[in-house]
Amino acid sequence: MEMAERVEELRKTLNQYGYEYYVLDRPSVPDSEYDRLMNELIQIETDYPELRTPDSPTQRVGGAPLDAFVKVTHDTPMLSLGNVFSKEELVEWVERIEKDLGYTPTFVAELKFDGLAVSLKYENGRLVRGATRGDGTTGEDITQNLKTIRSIPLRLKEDATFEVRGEAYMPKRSFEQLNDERERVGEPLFANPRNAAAGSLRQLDSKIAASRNLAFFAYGLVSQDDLVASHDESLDYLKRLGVAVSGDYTTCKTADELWDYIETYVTKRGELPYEIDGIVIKVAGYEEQEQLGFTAKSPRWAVAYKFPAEEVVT
Ligand SMILES: NC(=O)c1cnc(N)c2cc(Br)sc12
Repeated sequence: MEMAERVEELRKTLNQYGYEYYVLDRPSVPDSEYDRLMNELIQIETDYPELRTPDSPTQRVGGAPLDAFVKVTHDTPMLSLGNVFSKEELVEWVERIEKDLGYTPTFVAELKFDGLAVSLKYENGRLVRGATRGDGTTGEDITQNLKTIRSIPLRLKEDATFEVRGEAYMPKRSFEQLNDERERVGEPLFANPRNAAAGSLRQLDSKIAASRNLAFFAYGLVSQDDLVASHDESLDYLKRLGVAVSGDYTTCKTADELWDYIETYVTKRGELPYEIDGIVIKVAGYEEQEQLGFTAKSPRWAVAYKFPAEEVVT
Protein backbone atom coordinates (compact mmCIF):
# COMPACT_ATOMS: atom_id res chain seq x y z
CA MET A 1 0.00 0.00 0.00
CA GLU A 2 1.15 3.56 -0.82
CA MET A 3 2.53 5.28 2.32
CA ALA A 4 0.20 8.33 2.02
CA GLU A 5 -2.82 5.99 1.81
CA ARG A 6 -1.63 4.04 4.89
CA VAL A 7 -1.17 7.33 6.79
CA GLU A 8 -4.70 8.47 5.89
CA GLU A 9 -6.13 5.08 6.91
CA LEU A 10 -4.25 5.15 10.25
CA ARG A 11 -5.47 8.71 10.98
CA LYS A 12 -9.11 7.85 10.30
CA THR A 13 -8.87 4.72 12.49
CA LEU A 14 -7.04 6.48 15.33
CA ASN A 15 -9.46 9.43 15.24
CA GLN A 16 -12.40 7.01 15.47
CA TYR A 17 -10.81 5.03 18.34
CA GLY A 18 -9.93 8.30 20.12
CA TYR A 19 -13.53 9.53 19.70
CA GLU A 20 -14.93 6.27 21.13
CA TYR A 21 -12.51 6.35 24.10
CA TYR A 22 -12.46 10.06 25.05
CA VAL A 23 -15.81 11.41 23.83
CA LEU A 24 -18.16 8.40 24.09
CA ASP A 25 -16.17 6.80 26.94
CA ARG A 26 -16.88 3.52 25.09
CA PRO A 27 -13.64 2.15 23.49
CA SER A 28 -14.16 -0.57 20.85
CA VAL A 29 -10.53 -1.81 20.93
CA PRO A 30 -8.02 -2.43 23.76
CA ASP A 31 -5.46 0.34 24.49
CA SER A 32 -2.74 -1.96 23.11
CA GLU A 33 -4.35 -1.87 19.63
CA TYR A 34 -4.60 1.95 19.77
CA ASP A 35 -0.94 2.22 20.86
CA ARG A 36 0.19 -0.22 18.12
CA LEU A 37 -1.45 1.86 15.37
CA MET A 38 -0.25 5.15 16.89
CA ASN A 39 3.34 3.86 16.99
CA GLU A 40 3.05 2.77 13.34
CA LEU A 41 1.85 6.30 12.38
CA ILE A 42 4.62 7.97 14.43
CA GLN A 43 7.20 5.74 12.69
CA ILE A 44 5.89 6.52 9.18
CA GLU A 45 5.75 10.29 9.93
CA THR A 46 9.33 10.07 11.22
CA ASP A 47 10.50 8.24 8.06
CA TYR A 48 8.39 10.47 5.77
CA PRO A 49 8.16 13.93 7.48
CA GLU A 50 6.41 15.35 4.41
CA LEU A 51 3.41 13.16 5.33
CA ARG A 52 3.03 14.76 8.80
CA THR A 53 0.14 17.31 9.04
CA PRO A 54 -1.05 19.47 11.98
CA ASP A 55 -4.30 17.50 12.31
CA SER A 56 -2.51 14.17 12.68
CA PRO A 57 -3.32 12.41 15.99
CA THR A 58 0.46 12.33 16.56
CA GLN A 59 0.45 16.15 16.82
CA ARG A 60 -1.59 16.50 20.00
CA VAL A 61 1.32 17.38 22.25
CA GLY A 62 2.98 20.37 20.61
CA GLY A 63 6.57 21.29 20.08
CA ALA A 64 8.73 23.69 22.03
CA PRO A 65 7.23 25.85 24.80
CA LEU A 66 5.94 29.28 23.67
CA ASP A 67 7.54 32.54 24.86
CA ALA A 68 4.09 34.12 25.22
CA PHE A 69 0.49 33.68 24.08
CA VAL A 70 -0.62 35.59 20.99
CA LYS A 71 -3.70 37.78 21.49
CA VAL A 72 -6.75 36.95 19.39
CA THR A 73 -9.92 38.93 18.71
CA HIS A 74 -13.22 37.02 18.79
CA ASP A 75 -15.25 37.71 15.59
CA THR A 76 -18.39 37.23 17.75
CA PRO A 77 -17.95 38.40 21.37
CA MET A 78 -18.00 35.66 24.02
CA LEU A 79 -20.62 37.12 26.34
CA SER A 80 -21.28 36.38 29.99
CA LEU A 81 -24.64 35.26 31.33
CA GLY A 82 -27.03 37.13 33.59
CA ASN A 83 -27.66 35.22 36.84
CA VAL A 84 -30.75 34.26 38.84
CA PHE A 85 -30.54 32.87 42.35
CA SER A 86 -34.08 31.71 43.14
CA LYS A 87 -37.22 30.23 41.61
CA GLU A 88 -38.91 33.63 41.90
CA GLU A 89 -36.15 35.30 39.86
CA LEU A 90 -36.31 32.47 37.30
CA VAL A 91 -40.11 32.87 36.97
CA GLU A 92 -39.64 36.65 36.51
CA TRP A 93 -37.08 35.99 33.74
CA VAL A 94 -39.46 33.56 31.97
CA GLU A 95 -42.38 36.00 32.32
CA ARG A 96 -40.31 38.82 30.76
CA ILE A 97 -39.57 36.58 27.77
CA GLU A 98 -43.23 35.56 27.42
CA LYS A 99 -44.14 39.27 27.45
CA ASP A 100 -41.47 40.19 24.85
CA LEU A 101 -42.38 37.30 22.51
CA GLY A 102 -46.15 37.20 23.19
CA TYR A 103 -45.95 33.44 23.81
CA THR A 104 -43.95 30.86 25.80
CA PRO A 105 -41.02 29.54 23.71
CA THR A 106 -39.25 26.21 24.12
CA PHE A 107 -36.28 26.42 26.48
CA VAL A 108 -33.14 24.29 26.73
CA ALA A 109 -31.75 23.63 30.22
CA GLU A 110 -28.11 22.56 30.46
CA LEU A 111 -25.40 22.06 33.06
CA LYS A 112 -23.13 25.03 33.80
CA PHE A 113 -19.63 23.56 33.80
CA ASP A 114 -17.16 25.09 36.23
CA GLY A 115 -14.05 25.38 34.08
CA LEU A 116 -12.65 27.82 31.54
CA ALA A 117 -14.68 29.13 28.59
CA VAL A 118 -12.87 28.54 25.30
CA SER A 119 -13.43 29.00 21.59
CA LEU A 120 -12.48 26.37 18.97
CA LYS A 121 -12.34 27.37 15.29
CA TYR A 122 -12.67 24.63 12.68
CA GLU A 123 -12.00 25.16 8.97
CA ASN A 124 -12.90 22.38 6.52
CA GLY A 125 -13.18 20.01 9.46
CA ARG A 126 -9.77 20.80 10.95
CA LEU A 127 -9.08 22.54 14.27
CA VAL A 128 -7.23 25.73 13.28
CA ARG A 129 -7.41 27.80 16.46
CA GLY A 130 -8.23 27.48 20.14
CA ALA A 131 -8.53 30.55 22.37
CA THR A 132 -9.51 31.66 25.86
CA ARG A 133 -12.55 33.90 26.36
CA GLY A 134 -10.35 36.65 27.81
CA ASP A 135 -12.49 39.76 28.29
CA GLY A 136 -15.04 38.46 25.79
CA THR A 137 -13.60 40.41 22.86
CA THR A 138 -9.85 39.70 23.16
CA GLY A 139 -8.58 36.31 24.30
CA GLU A 140 -5.31 34.38 24.03
CA ASP A 141 -4.35 31.78 21.44
CA ILE A 142 -3.90 28.53 23.40
CA THR A 143 -4.29 26.19 20.42
CA GLN A 144 -1.26 24.10 21.45
CA ASN A 145 -2.70 23.48 24.91
CA LEU A 146 -6.26 22.79 23.75
CA LYS A 147 -4.96 20.26 21.18
CA THR A 148 -3.72 18.16 24.13
CA ILE A 149 -7.32 17.68 25.34
CA ARG A 150 -8.26 14.25 23.93
CA SER A 151 -12.01 15.00 23.86
CA ILE A 152 -11.37 17.92 21.48
CA PRO A 153 -11.27 16.47 17.93
CA LEU A 154 -8.42 17.68 15.70
CA ARG A 155 -10.52 16.55 12.71
CA LEU A 156 -14.35 16.62 12.54
CA LYS A 157 -16.36 13.79 10.98
CA GLU A 158 -17.36 16.21 8.20
CA ASP A 159 -15.28 18.99 6.62
CA ALA A 160 -17.41 21.78 8.19
CA THR A 161 -16.31 25.34 8.99
CA PHE A 162 -17.64 26.93 12.19
CA GLU A 163 -16.68 28.01 15.70
CA VAL A 164 -17.49 25.98 18.82
CA ARG A 165 -17.84 27.59 22.25
CA GLY A 166 -17.44 25.39 25.27
CA GLU A 167 -15.83 24.74 28.62
CA ALA A 168 -12.42 23.19 29.18
CA TYR A 169 -12.50 21.58 32.62
CA MET A 170 -10.63 19.25 34.94
CA PRO A 171 -12.63 16.19 36.08
CA LYS A 172 -12.81 15.77 39.86
CA ARG A 173 -10.62 12.63 39.85
CA SER A 174 -7.88 14.36 37.83
CA PHE A 175 -8.04 17.27 40.28
CA GLU A 176 -7.66 14.98 43.30
CA GLN A 177 -4.75 13.07 41.68
CA LEU A 178 -3.03 16.35 40.71
CA ASN A 179 -3.29 17.80 44.23
CA ASP A 180 -2.17 14.50 45.80
CA GLU A 181 0.96 14.62 43.60
CA ARG A 182 1.56 18.32 44.39
CA GLU A 183 1.20 17.61 48.09
CA ARG A 184 3.66 14.72 47.78
CA VAL A 185 6.33 17.00 46.24
CA GLY A 186 5.49 19.99 48.45
CA GLU A 187 4.00 22.20 45.72
CA PRO A 188 1.07 24.55 46.48
CA LEU A 189 -2.33 22.90 45.97
CA PHE A 190 -4.99 24.16 43.56
CA ALA A 191 -8.08 25.47 45.39
CA ASN A 192 -10.57 23.90 42.98
CA PRO A 193 -10.81 22.19 39.55
CA ARG A 194 -11.59 25.51 37.82
CA ASN A 195 -8.34 27.09 39.02
CA ALA A 196 -6.45 23.90 38.14
CA ALA A 197 -7.90 23.89 34.60
CA ALA A 198 -7.17 27.61 34.12
CA GLY A 199 -3.64 27.19 35.49
CA SER A 200 -3.03 24.21 33.19
CA LEU A 201 -4.21 26.07 30.06
CA ARG A 202 -2.04 29.10 30.95
CA GLN A 203 1.10 26.94 30.68
CA LEU A 204 3.40 28.00 27.85
CA ASP A 205 4.72 24.42 27.66
CA SER A 206 1.95 22.22 26.20
CA LYS A 207 3.58 19.11 27.70
CA ILE A 208 2.42 20.34 31.12
CA ALA A 209 -1.12 20.95 29.84
CA ALA A 210 -1.04 17.45 28.28
CA SER A 211 -0.22 15.93 31.68
CA ARG A 212 -3.26 17.47 33.41
CA ASN A 213 -6.01 15.17 31.99
CA LEU A 214 -8.30 18.05 31.00
CA ALA A 215 -11.63 17.53 29.22
CA PHE A 216 -14.09 19.61 27.21
CA PHE A 217 -17.81 20.03 26.62
CA ALA A 218 -19.22 22.14 23.78
CA TYR A 219 -22.24 24.31 24.53
CA GLY A 220 -22.49 26.69 21.62
CA LEU A 221 -22.12 26.83 17.83
CA VAL A 222 -21.22 30.04 15.99
CA SER A 223 -21.64 29.82 12.22
CA GLN A 224 -22.46 32.11 9.33
CA ASP A 225 -24.44 29.41 7.52
CA ASP A 226 -27.96 28.47 8.67
CA LEU A 227 -26.82 24.97 9.60
CA VAL A 228 -29.56 24.49 12.23
CA ALA A 229 -32.59 26.46 13.48
CA SER A 230 -32.33 25.98 17.24
CA HIS A 231 -29.83 25.50 20.03
CA ASP A 232 -30.83 21.89 20.80
CA GLU A 233 -30.37 21.04 17.11
CA SER A 234 -26.90 22.66 17.24
CA LEU A 235 -25.94 20.33 20.09
CA ASP A 236 -27.11 17.28 18.09
CA TYR A 237 -25.20 18.56 15.04
CA LEU A 238 -21.98 19.06 17.04
CA LYS A 239 -22.38 15.58 18.56
CA ARG A 240 -22.78 14.10 15.06
CA LEU A 241 -19.54 15.76 13.95
CA GLY A 242 -17.60 14.19 16.82
CA VAL A 243 -17.54 17.13 19.24
CA ALA A 244 -18.02 16.31 22.95
CA VAL A 245 -21.44 17.49 24.11
CA SER A 246 -22.86 16.67 27.53
CA GLY A 247 -25.92 14.40 27.32
CA ASP A 248 -27.35 16.16 30.38
CA TYR A 249 -29.63 18.70 28.74
CA THR A 250 -33.35 18.85 28.22
CA THR A 251 -35.99 20.99 26.53
CA CYS A 252 -38.63 22.58 28.76
CA LYS A 253 -41.90 24.35 28.04
CA THR A 254 -42.59 26.00 31.42
CA ALA A 255 -40.81 27.60 34.38
CA ASP A 256 -41.93 24.67 36.52
CA GLU A 257 -40.24 22.16 34.20
CA LEU A 258 -37.08 24.32 34.33
CA TRP A 259 -37.23 24.40 38.11
CA ASP A 260 -37.69 20.61 38.28
CA TYR A 261 -34.52 20.19 36.19
CA ILE A 262 -32.63 22.61 38.46
CA GLU A 263 -33.78 20.77 41.59
CA THR A 264 -32.64 17.45 40.11
CA TYR A 265 -29.11 18.75 39.87
CA VAL A 266 -29.01 20.50 43.23
CA THR A 267 -28.88 16.96 44.64
CA LYS A 268 -27.28 15.12 41.68
CA ARG A 269 -24.29 17.49 41.19
CA GLY A 270 -22.28 15.69 43.87
CA GLU A 271 -22.35 12.47 41.81
CA LEU A 272 -21.12 14.09 38.57
CA PRO A 273 -17.47 13.40 37.63
CA TYR A 274 -16.92 17.14 37.11
CA GLU A 275 -17.95 20.32 38.91
CA ILE A 276 -20.94 22.41 37.88
CA ASP A 277 -21.89 25.73 39.49
CA GLY A 278 -25.40 26.09 38.10
CA ILE A 279 -27.84 25.41 35.29
CA VAL A 280 -27.89 27.44 32.04
CA ILE A 281 -31.29 28.13 30.53
CA LYS A 282 -31.65 29.31 26.93
CA VAL A 283 -34.51 30.05 24.58
CA ALA A 284 -34.07 27.24 22.04
CA GLY A 285 -35.14 28.88 18.75
CA TYR A 286 -32.61 31.02 16.92
CA GLU A 287 -35.41 33.26 15.58
CA GLU A 288 -36.59 33.99 19.13
CA GLN A 289 -32.97 34.58 20.20
CA GLU A 290 -32.62 37.08 17.36
CA GLN A 291 -35.87 38.78 18.39
CA LEU A 292 -34.85 39.01 22.07
CA GLY A 293 -31.31 40.23 21.39
CA PHE A 294 -28.73 41.33 23.96
CA THR A 295 -28.12 43.79 26.80
CA ALA A 296 -24.71 45.53 26.89
CA LYS A 297 -22.99 42.39 28.15
CA SER A 298 -25.40 39.43 28.11
CA PRO A 299 -27.97 37.73 25.88
CA ARG A 300 -31.62 38.39 26.87
CA TRP A 301 -32.43 34.82 25.73
CA ALA A 302 -30.23 33.04 28.26
CA VAL A 303 -29.69 33.08 32.02
CA ALA A 304 -27.68 31.08 34.55
CA TYR A 305 -29.32 29.77 37.70
CA LYS A 306 -26.44 29.71 40.22
CA PHE A 307 -26.48 27.01 42.91
CA PRO A 308 -26.21 28.30 46.48
CA ALA A 309 -22.54 28.16 47.56
CA GLU A 310 -21.94 24.70 49.07
CA GLU A 311 -21.20 24.74 52.80
CA VAL A 312 -17.51 23.88 52.97
CA VAL A 313 -17.27 20.68 55.00
CA THR A 314 -14.21 21.31 57.20
N1 LIG B 1 -24.41 24.86 28.91
C1 LIG B 1 -23.98 26.09 28.69
O1 LIG B 1 -24.44 26.83 27.84
C2 LIG B 1 -22.85 26.58 29.52
C3 LIG B 1 -22.23 25.69 30.38
N2 LIG B 1 -21.21 26.07 31.17
C4 LIG B 1 -20.75 27.34 31.15
N3 LIG B 1 -19.73 27.67 31.99
C5 LIG B 1 -21.34 28.30 30.28
C6 LIG B 1 -20.99 29.66 30.10
C7 LIG B 1 -21.76 30.26 29.17
BR1 LIG B 1 -21.62 32.08 28.60
S1 LIG B 1 -22.90 29.22 28.48
C8 LIG B 1 -22.38 27.90 29.47
